[in-house]
Amino acid sequence: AGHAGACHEVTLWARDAAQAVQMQAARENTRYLPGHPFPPVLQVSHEPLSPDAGLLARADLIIIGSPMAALRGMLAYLRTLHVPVAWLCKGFESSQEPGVAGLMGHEVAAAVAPQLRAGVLSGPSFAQEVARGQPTALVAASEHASVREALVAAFHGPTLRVYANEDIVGVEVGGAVKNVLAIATGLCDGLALGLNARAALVTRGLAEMTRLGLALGARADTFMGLSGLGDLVLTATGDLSRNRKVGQLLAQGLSLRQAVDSLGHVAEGVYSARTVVQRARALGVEMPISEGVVALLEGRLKPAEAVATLMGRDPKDEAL
Ligand SMILES: NC(=O)C1=CN([C@@H]2O[C@H](COP(=O)(O)OP(=O)(O)OC[C@H]3O[C@@H](n4cnc5c(N)ncnc54)[C@H](O)[C@@H]3O)[C@@H](O)[C@H]2O)C=CC1
Ligand SMILES: O=C(CO)COP(=O)(O)O
Repeated sequence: AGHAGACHEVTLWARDAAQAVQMQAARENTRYLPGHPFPPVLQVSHEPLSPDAGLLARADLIIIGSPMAALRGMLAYLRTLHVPVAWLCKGFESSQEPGVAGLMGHEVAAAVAPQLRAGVLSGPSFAQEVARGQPTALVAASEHASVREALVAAFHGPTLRVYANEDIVGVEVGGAVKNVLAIATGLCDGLALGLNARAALVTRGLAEMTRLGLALGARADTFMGLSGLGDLVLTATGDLSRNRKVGQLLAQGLSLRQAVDSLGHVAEGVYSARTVVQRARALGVEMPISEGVVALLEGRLKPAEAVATLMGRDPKDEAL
């Protein structure tokens, strides 16, 4: 993006040439975000990416809006760039190597593009509401002050408040784990277990998210912030959530494949859940709700059995 007066010049790059042509002609992303016409300054491109020329060489800020599974590949293209880069992905990469746990976005960046000044833009933000200009608050997290500042400068505006946070570990743990927990609350609501049960899941979910975050080096207060409590409440209770929808569909008796196929969009919790639990186990962190979601997704427990397993745990202190 470059700046044209108060307006940013933005180019939306798509890997799929046919879709890029279609979006440029329709002036709308009819496949993924229908009903939201592009502003006049937005251009669409599908040119081959090169760090030395064209789009990437002209950009002064790059935002990756892909699923987590595509982040590694996208960062590899960008590794020699000097401009700030941020991703919107919320998840843990699911590792292809047996026994090796997947990584968070900033860990992927450290592995494939260690020179990059990188960060994440996260927090409670259903895309449709952001596109409609409804009030939204986000968090820009990076260990680099220049990246946090670039994100605030680019995105903070009358309908979008962007807070800065140095704690990228906490912000990424929040963004990943809330998706797993939203599958749990979707299941809870799909089974009509009641509002008490949902509040219990959100609260105890926040406790397990925080435990994992602290063990990974995050700050506790990040989990009281937008990418912790904020995004958890939104995704666990908001019917625009695809992760919540997966839980609701599983409660109706659909298979995981049927549930995922019916969405037409990524539900990151499905791909992150096992990694979240693997990393928690490796650190000796208890995550019973996430464990239940994994057992459900892997078909080891039926929905009612997952609930009985959670409720049947021994009594314990509420404190972390
Ligand atoms: N939709 C939402 O409200 C929000 C989504 N996010 C996060 O943003 C990420 C993307 O989500 P959505 O855009 O909603 O998913 P989506 O499923 O609606 O769209 C995914 C987009 O990524 C593209 N894509 C898929 N594989 C790719 C690859 N290998 N390389 C490049 N592009 C690829 C697809 O063509 C499509 O344009 C996820 O991690 C999600 O958690 C974050 C905040 C809000
Ligand atoms: O991250 C989101 C809102 O902040 C979107 O959640 P879903 O991916 O569950 O739709």
